[in-house]
Amino acid sequence: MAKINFGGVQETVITREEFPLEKAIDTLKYETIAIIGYGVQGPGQSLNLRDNGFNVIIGQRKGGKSWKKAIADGWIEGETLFEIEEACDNATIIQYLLSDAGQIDAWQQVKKSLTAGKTLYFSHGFGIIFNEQTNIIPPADVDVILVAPKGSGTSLRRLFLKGEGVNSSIAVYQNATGRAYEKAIALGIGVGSGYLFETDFRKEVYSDLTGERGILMGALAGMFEAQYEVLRSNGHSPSEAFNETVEELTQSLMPLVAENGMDWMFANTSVTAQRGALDWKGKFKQAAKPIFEQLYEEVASGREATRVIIEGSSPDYREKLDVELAEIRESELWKAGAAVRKLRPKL
Ligand SMILES: NC(=O)c1ccc[n+]([C@@H]2O[C@H](COP(=O)([O-])OP(=O)(O)OC[C@H]3O[C@@H](n4cnc5c(N)ncnc54)[C@H](O)[C@@H]3O)[C@@H](O)[C@H]2O)c1
Ligand SMILES: CC(C)(O)[C@@H](O)C(=O)O
Ligand SMILES: [Mg+2]
Ligand SMILES: [Mg+2]
Repeated sequence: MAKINFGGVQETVITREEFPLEKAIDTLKYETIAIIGYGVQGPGQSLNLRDNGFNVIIGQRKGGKSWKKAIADGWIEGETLFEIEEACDNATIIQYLLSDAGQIDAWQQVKKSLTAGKTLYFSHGFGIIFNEQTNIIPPADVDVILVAPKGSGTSLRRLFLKGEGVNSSIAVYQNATGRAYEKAIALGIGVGSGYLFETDFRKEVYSDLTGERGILMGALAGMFEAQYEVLRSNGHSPSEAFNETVEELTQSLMPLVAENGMDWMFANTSVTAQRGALDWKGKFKQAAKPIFEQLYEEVASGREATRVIIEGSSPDYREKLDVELAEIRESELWKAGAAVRKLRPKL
């Protein structure tokens, strides 16, 4: 496996050159893979696996939106689409892709079919690491592995269709057969990952929960609102406030960061912008770091997991979520965003 130097620290990365798709298919040629849950990761991972030539079936609660989506995506009831229990019985590898709270509810159904030598696969360390709260304790004679794409299931599918990929973290929690590691790599390649980064279940879940609550989603959304509101309260128009807060970030500056790093983006802005940004960066870091420390502590203590489980298992969770998302969508900031998005020049 490749040893790559990340800013002075050597880490192991598995590349598609070392473990090509043909080797992944050969590794899993006797396996039936059941994707349990057809929400966001389920479609991305299962469709990529199917297109890559693996033997895949779906297990999903019958009748709802996800079931209908599976049928629309070409899965056939009774052949490749089953209720959760039947799919688990038919499979040798169970990819447990229900929502993290849903995994608690369905665990007894899944556990029943985990006979010796089967593989239980997660895309997040949540159920296992917080097992004092989830009660997800797999039998000792099954392999327990993780492939966690570091991106949305939607991006996993979109990039796969473009011939690109998302990078994934991989880990082994239990190696009952002696083949858990190679199965994790083969599935990582099979679901359409680019490079595979080694981690363990605990590190994956702590970093993932911190990242999505922090800079990837929570902090970002909060910072957008804070700056937008200050600009608006000082008399700037919605379009000006939105352009200066979101549009320029996503369309112009972040692509430069993605391409060649922060200093490259700075190097492509004015001296005025550079000077001001470098001076203000320290103040923002000072203000934000204690919040990130508090966030990490909430994650590591398990309290964040408790909140997710309680909220996520409430019967009206989806309705309440829809209300919260509608509030964001209907806010002036994001209505301005919808109008600005229509004005992206395509020359
Ligand atoms: N969403 C992502 O892009 C993403 C990215 C990386 C990792 N993950 C991880 O992948 C896993 C799946 O996440 P997701 O976002 O795709 O899930 P999701 O929230 O979209 O839910 C998936 C499915 O779970 C089913 N479900 C929910 N509660 C259930 C219950 N009580 N009984 C039976 N079925 C139930 C729903 O029908 C839905 O189709 C999680 O562990 C998550 O942390 C997700
Ligand atoms: C896509 C994310 C945010 O990276 C994932 O962690 C999730 O939970 O959906
Ligand atoms: Mg996550
Ligand atoms: Mg994530």
